[in-house]
Amino acid sequence: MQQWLHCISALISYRDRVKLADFYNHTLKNKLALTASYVVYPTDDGRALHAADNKDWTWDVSDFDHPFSHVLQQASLILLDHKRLVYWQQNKEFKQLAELVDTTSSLLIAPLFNNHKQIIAIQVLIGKQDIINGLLTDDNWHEFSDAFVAQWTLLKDMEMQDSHKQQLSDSIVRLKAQQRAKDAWLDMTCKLIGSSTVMEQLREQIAMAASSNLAVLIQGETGSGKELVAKAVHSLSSRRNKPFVAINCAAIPESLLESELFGYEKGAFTGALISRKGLIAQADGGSLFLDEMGELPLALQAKLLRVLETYQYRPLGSNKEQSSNFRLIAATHVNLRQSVNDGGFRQDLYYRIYQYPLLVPNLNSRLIDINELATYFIRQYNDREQRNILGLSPSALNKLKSLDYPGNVRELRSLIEFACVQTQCDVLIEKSAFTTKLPLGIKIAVDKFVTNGNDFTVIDDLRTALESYEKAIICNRLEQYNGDRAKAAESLGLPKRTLAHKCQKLGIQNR
Ligand SMILES: Nc1ncnc2c1ncn2[C@@H]1O[C@H](COP(=O)(O)OP(=O)(O)OP(=O)(O)O)[C@@H](O)[C@H]1O
Repeated sequence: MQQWLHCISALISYRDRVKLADFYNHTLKNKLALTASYVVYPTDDGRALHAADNKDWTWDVSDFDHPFSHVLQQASLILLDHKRLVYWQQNKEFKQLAELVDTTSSLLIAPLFNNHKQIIAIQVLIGKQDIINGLLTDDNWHEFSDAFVAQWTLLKDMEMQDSHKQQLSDSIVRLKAQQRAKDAWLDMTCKLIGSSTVMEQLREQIAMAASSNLAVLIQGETGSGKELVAKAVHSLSSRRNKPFVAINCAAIPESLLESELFGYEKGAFTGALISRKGLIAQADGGSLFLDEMGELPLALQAKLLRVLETYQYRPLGSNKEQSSNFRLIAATHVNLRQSVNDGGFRQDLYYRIYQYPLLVPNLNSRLIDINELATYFIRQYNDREQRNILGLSPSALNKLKSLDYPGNVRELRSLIEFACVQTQCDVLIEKSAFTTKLPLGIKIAVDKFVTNGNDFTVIDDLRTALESYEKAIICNRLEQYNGDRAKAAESLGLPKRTLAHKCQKLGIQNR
């Protein structure tokens, strides 16, 4: 008895059902000098029975060509000797079991009941006939199998609780992910304004692009909202919690662009006093947004292509390859295919970034969105300037709808902001507030030196005065060419890149 108690206390220390069954079977086999001992238990769906330590043995509970189904149905044990086993030869797996029974042995199949008289498993014992017969009245065996059933049931309950907890936490994770996706979608609809069909379609395309890891190429006219679209792709993607790193390829001199992108080691060039991480490294795990991609110099195009193929790069002055897992989002207002034909853009890079193209519609093709956009910009103006402009009068809205917008949404925005400045609080914006279009927005950017009719006595800072003068000239020229930078640059004898750089430096928004 003492020995059995020892086995029972060992048995209740098991936390894994398969190992528990293994220990139980081994103990019975050794202590009772049996040929074999198995525990057969139902699968989770209750349709089949498994042998705990032989995954190949499976019995369908609805088949009655093996004795287990009968034991389950009758809820009573079956004792089979060698002779009676000849009736159970049809089932392949059971036949393998039966082959262990010789002429002097018996096979006992006994249901194991829990406290609620439910069968939780079936005990299969093979041994010499006298031993098997003696077992039926052996209290030690009964107590040991009761302890096994209690422990088995406990572990099964714990597994079910764990599995319920897991299901619950999985569904919480799923719900949170769904909520985040909904929030990101809502955020996009709040920032990327427009209910026209083309904008609705664009939003759907953005969501699809975001769900993939493909490089995205955003094409559209200047000021049409390409950067907003790029941010939306990032925010809707699984990379949303990682950095969104943006650079305008046209606004940075060619000599600086490479070090900005790739970073550099201390001493890589004169002035590199410390090592600096490039934008490619900063975008690791997130998105790298290359605005005005069409302006990327050819030499850098080749280097970028290599990075996009391997996601490996080497900072300037370093001999070590580094890697960055970023998603490329590129934008351009130029026709890149045409640039490829003209030799200004590498064809291989074009196809590498043209994986998921998104076309942002120009404002002239969706005048229906003007009211919504105007209301949005007025609300932003009111919040920013603590004013209360009530909205647009019907005639003002009609006027806005009749205009042409080469500068797209950016142009509309300047126009609205200009009209807001001209309008009193608590009234609607009238048509007269838009006396002229772009020029007004630009003129207010010119500072006091210019508006004071070149009165040199007002100058108290030469650098600022020169910047103002430069700004006035550029704004004026942009106005003359309806925001077309290429024409403005040509007329001023400047490369387009230099003009872009100056606009960036002087804070000139209109393009
Ligand atoms: N659909 C829109 N809803 C709200 N604001 C918009 C929308 N489209 C553009 N804007 C606003 O217009 C301005 C220009 O947008 P954005 O910078 O995204 O344009 P872009 O196409 O990237 O311009 P560029 O070609 O000059 O780089 C921004 O102030 C932006 O917030």
